[in-house]
Amino acid sequence: MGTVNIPRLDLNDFVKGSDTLRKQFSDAIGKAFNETGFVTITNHGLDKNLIGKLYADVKMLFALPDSIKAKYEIAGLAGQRGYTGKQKETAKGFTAPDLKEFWQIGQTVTDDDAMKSEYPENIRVDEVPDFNDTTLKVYKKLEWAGIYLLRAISVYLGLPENYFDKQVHNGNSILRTLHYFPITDPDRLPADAVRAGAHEDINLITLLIGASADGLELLTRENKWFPVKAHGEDIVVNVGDMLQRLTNNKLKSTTHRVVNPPGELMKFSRFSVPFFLHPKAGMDLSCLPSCIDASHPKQYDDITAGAYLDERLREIGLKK
Ligand SMILES: O=C(O)CCC(=O)C(=O)O
Ligand SMILES: [Fe+2]
Repeated sequence: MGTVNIPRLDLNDFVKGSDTLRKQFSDAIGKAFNETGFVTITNHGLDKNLIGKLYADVKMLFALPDSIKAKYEIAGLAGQRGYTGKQKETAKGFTAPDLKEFWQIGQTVTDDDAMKSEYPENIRVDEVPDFNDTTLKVYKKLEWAGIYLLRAISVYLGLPENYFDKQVHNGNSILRTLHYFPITDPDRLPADAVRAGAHEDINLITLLIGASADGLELLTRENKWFPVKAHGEDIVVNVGDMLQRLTNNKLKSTTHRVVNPPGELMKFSRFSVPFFLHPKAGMDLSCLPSCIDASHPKQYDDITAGAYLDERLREIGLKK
């Protein structure tokens, strides 16, 4: 197993630290995103109680009978709001769908931004009323943390610190609550059926709550799988394909997966909550001129975030 250094960084260093601490934070996140695409973050703004409440509500939601959950799976939304049932998403290149079910929450525009009319309404769960409020709180906190992380990355890239702010404010981010359900007869699974097949995230960056549970692995440059572990309440942050594309591969969107636990452990659920930070659909993802030179020729065609998302949702079977 190759070893990988996933640095643990304190977001407070960047949010309220001295110039020296802020610079150290930017350098460290930039270096990690250039090398392995992953960091873990402490002091991210979500307290233990909120995370505890989130998991309690998420567990209640997925404990509902499939027949109730099915009424929240709404055609035409490509899984971007509400429920997506078991084995509906298939990682690119896999034949068996992932062993998971999930619920997605999108942007809530609270000012008079015209973006309001662009987004479908979130779907409210009647049976677990707290779920709606808890996930909105978590969404806003992770969006806040994400904006600071992107500011630190902007500094690393030599861009104005607020380069991403306007694109992320009222952007198309998604909070996904995930349940990897128990499998009672693991021997009968199709050979390539896993909790989450090897993939790269589509968005700018992902902030993941719950990576303290075993299973998440990243693919090293030596093509070896390496387990990602986070301390207690820390969140894991990784680069997605949109940021990789914008930076012409300077920042790496690292392949990752969630493996099945051995034998009997497959009978237990696993829960996790990634927040996929997306910009507004109109954001130009053309490679930054500062990331192109003779030894780094331009790798990607120009595209907007919206067009790119559409292409990727079709690939994974969520959009028809
Ligand atoms: O469940 C996890 O730990 C990771 C999930 C993930 O990679 C994803 O949903 O994109
Ligand atoms: Fe992922």
